[in-house]
Amino acid sequence: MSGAHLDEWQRRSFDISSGNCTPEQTADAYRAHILSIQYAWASSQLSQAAAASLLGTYSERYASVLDSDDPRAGLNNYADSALHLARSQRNYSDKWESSLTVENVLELPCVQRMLQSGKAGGGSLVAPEDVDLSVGGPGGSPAALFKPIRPPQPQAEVNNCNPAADMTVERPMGSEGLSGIPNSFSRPAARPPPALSHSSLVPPQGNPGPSGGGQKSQSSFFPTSNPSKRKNFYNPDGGDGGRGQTAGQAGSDPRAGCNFKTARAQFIVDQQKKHSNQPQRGQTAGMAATLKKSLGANRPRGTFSKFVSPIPRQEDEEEGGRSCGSNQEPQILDERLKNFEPKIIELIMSEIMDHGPPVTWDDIAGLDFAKSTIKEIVVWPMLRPDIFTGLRGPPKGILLFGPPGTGKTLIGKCIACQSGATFFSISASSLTSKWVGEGEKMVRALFAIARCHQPAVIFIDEIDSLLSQRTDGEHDSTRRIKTEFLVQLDGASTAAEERLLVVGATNRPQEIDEAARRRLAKRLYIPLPEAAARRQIVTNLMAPEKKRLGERELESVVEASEGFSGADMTQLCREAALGPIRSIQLSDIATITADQVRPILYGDFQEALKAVRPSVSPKDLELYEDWNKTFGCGR
Ligand SMILES: Nc1ncnc2c1ncn2[C@@H]1O[C@H](COP(=O)(O)OP(=O)(O)OP(=O)(O)O)[C@@H](O)[C@H]1O
Ligand SMILES: [Mg+2]
Repeated sequence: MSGAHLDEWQRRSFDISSGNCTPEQTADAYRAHILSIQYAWASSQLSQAAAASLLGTYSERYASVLDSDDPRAGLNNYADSALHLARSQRNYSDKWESSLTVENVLELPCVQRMLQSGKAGGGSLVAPEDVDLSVGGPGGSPAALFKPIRPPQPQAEVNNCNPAADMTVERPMGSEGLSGIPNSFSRPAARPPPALSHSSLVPPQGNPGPSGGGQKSQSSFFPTSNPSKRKNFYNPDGGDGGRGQTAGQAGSDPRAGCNFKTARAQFIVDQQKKHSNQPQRGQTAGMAATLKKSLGANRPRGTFSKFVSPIPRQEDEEEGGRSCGSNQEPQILDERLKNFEPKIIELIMSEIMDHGPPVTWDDIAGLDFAKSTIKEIVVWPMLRPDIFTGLRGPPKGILLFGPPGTGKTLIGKCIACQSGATFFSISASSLTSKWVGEGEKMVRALFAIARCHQPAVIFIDEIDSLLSQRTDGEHDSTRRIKTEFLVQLDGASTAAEERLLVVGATNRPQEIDEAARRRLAKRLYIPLPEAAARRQIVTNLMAPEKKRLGERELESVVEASEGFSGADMTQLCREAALGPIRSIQLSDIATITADQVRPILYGDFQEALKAVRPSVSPKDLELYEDWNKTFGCGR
């Protein structure tokens, strides 16, 4: 062979012997070997004897790869489906158990005769069509060889059978053959013989049947020795002898010759005894109603009775039946609410009553004047309404105004938690957009419900969008909502004994309608936090974090954040807290543990101060201060 061919040959041989080749690659390599040999012989590089010997060796190896059905070493996949079928545990003949086995079929007289005639005639072993397949004697029937696992007779037919006859015990057809077996195959008289086919003659693989191992010694009619299953066969109701029967019938069931009663029959008898003193419309119907676990069937129903929902409603469960059907519709407890649609009342109760996380006065940094005023107006009068009467009576409306992010909404949340009053939190958008056309109804209902739940606080965030100055061009519905609000606010302030407070918050106080401004009598300026408040915000926010920040450094941060709002301070701290994370190498971020993250340092604040700027400009601040001087109630 030429050098190139030899190199190629060596490479393929190495591949084959390396063990890393797939069967396909191995087969390819052998095929290439064979071609090389043929080529070498054809080009007279190999003698015929050497070529023949080599071809023999490699053809054999190639064939072994092709023929092997071992998936790791062979390619014999074309036989997969056939092999699968052959090994398959399930096929149609599974439904029938054959008494024939490879051993005993040869001993069948008919087969013997066939064999005899075949030998004598020297012909084929194929049975003639009229061959007698009788088993064990002349009275046998081919059908007797096949036993249904679940005979499909109707119950009545089976009940007519003589149980004694059906229970004929069949001797197993074991290895001892048929010689000692009498006519023991039995089948129900009324059952037609199943069709005999060649395929059904083949014993199913993996399912040797009772005769396969000679292990079963019971009636071939029953596939199981379990008596309860036998009973089920006779009684497909699953032991339910009482279906459609009265207890009396169940009791007099002739099949129940013994004292045995099903649990159901016993239950019916018990129920009958229990209700024997009560008048019954009809025993059968009465019992059915008692037993039926159907949707609300156990409740009395008349032609005009209300439909009872089968699914228990949440309120039903909570009330535990206490209400006895009184909660078919949302209950309106107060006469004053009877004119409002239940839907609106439900909406207000579920959406506007506030259930936020708790906020305490200490969570609000600074703003001492605003806090003490609110305590004076809201908290104490709620606690001691007897003292805060007459001229000391609290105002009915408060307006919190100031630059954005200074804690107005936070104060609203704090009032909700600390005042002990029923708190309704409403934003203007929920009135104007969500319930278009129903806005004024909502406003009326809101105040009516609040009056029913006194003491109550109605907090209106961003009140400027609801009570902005009325203009000619605005939409009619918006105008009607505003008017309704003003009317209600007036109503709230006239009835002296009512403990109802409206708290509005805005960062655009100059846009509020003058009529609304008058009604929100106490107007409190919520300014930017002073140095002490800023320090408190940083201290509070940093408390749970890992940090290294000295007093002097903290002081520097506070000084540098002059003009920041509370929200800006929060943003500054968040930015600084990200500093240690940013100092981690990108490659370490996935593996570093929380303990290994370095503490927050002053340097992080310095960096953060470059990124976070105050959100309120000095010009804006002037506007607020001017408005405060003009309309504010602060000192
Ligand atoms: N005085 C404060 N004390 C502590 N945190 C504050 C304070 N003021 C603002 N904050 C922080 O700023 C966030 C925003 O505050 P809030 O929503 O109350 O501002 P706002 O005055 O309602 O602003 P806007 O006018 O834009 O609605 C708060 O959640 C809180 O984290
Ligand atoms: Mg707010």
